[in-house]
Amino acid sequence: MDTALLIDEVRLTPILIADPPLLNTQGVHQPYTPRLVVEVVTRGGVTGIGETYGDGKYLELARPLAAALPGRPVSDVNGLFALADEVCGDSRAADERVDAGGLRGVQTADKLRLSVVSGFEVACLDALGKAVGLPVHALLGGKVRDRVEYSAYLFYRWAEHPAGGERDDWGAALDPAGVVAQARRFSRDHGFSSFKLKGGVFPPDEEIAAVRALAEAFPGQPLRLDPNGAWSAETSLYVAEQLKDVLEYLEDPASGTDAMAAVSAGTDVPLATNMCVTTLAEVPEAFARDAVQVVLSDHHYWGGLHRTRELAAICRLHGVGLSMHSNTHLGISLAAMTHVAATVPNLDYACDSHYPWQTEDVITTRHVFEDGRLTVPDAPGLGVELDRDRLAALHRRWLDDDGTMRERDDAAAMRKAEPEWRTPSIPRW
Ligand SMILES: O=C([O-])C(=O)C[C@H](O)[C@@H](O)C(=O)[O-]
Ligand SMILES: [Mg+2]
Repeated sequence: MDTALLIDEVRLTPILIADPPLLNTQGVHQPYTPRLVVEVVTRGGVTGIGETYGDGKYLELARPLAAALPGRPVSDVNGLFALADEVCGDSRAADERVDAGGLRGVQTADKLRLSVVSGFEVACLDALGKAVGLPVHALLGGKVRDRVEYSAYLFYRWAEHPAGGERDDWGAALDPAGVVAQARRFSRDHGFSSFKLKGGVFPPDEEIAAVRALAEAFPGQPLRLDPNGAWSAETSLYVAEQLKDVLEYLEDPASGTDAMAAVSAGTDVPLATNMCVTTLAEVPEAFARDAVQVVLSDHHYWGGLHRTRELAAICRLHGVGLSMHSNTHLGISLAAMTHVAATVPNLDYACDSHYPWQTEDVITTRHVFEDGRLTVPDAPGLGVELDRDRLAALHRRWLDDDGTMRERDDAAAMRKAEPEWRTPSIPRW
């Protein structure tokens, strides 16, 4: 073993990044949201970077893993899982419920640990790639496409946060005209040609009207609607019937395998998910019952880039489509998504990305979408560089926070505008 490839040091930097007032069925995004930047430094002096969720329960698991890594080869990414099992222990915060954000499916101790491991896996792959002079996609077996397509991620939103936060010039989008105006700007600025609307915010007929308005504005272009499981099976079937001629897929209309299977049995509109199938344990039943036709992988909670490729193989075997889910994320995670997406032959749909909503980043050069696509980097590692000044500034914001922003809580953010707001029970409609 080349000792230059041994890990010398691991740095964890929690940060808070600005997030606009985007609405979902749970509430609204906070003005700032936590992320964690992982740096892995080798004895040879190469630094690799990764990114994952930054709430306290993730940090709690990341710290012992970071402490256990020095002395291990940066190339041993498969060993990260056993190491995490050994040193992280069970997270007290994890249980089998839908998570606090309520948007990402079950929250098991395993899934939490995998989300942490993913940040380290990406950092190790970045360091390894830089050390041997290969892009991450080459370490994953090589790219099968030069560009990766993303879709516009449309949100109902307010013009500004009710209390504090950064301002932007998007204005409010609370009706079909507002949604179409947002889509036009996404299309003009980034060239996106497929559109996903985050639903579950307004009564279904209003959201049906918004999707209809999109279909009129962008005839024939792929459209998706995602209420994060907020509807009953009956409501889901009603929406599917109303929009069957324009939807590419309906994403998590209802919550849980039973309800999704019932919806799937009653419509030809494909159902996609980043809530019903988010762990390997959920795959057999959901696939056997044909509850979902498209899985939105997320390399964070599936445990990194190699595990994403394993999920892709499982989907390929079962004839289930594959796309990618996104949460509020920065350029490191977008680079990681792009590398793994480039290597997956059966990536059947444009991937989600929140990136255009994120005005702050920790990389020196922002990613630029052209025709809704990112060119797959061929530079060593991820092909992005850390901007240490920005990282320090965003970490300073995290340090200065009194604790309210360090845990993402969309319902708490909503209470700033509606003090009586409680996380709606599901099904909401
Ligand atoms: O279902 C999804 O696509 C997501 O979970 C993405 C995000 O969490 C989105 O819902 C949000 O940030 O409000
Ligand atoms: Mg979703």
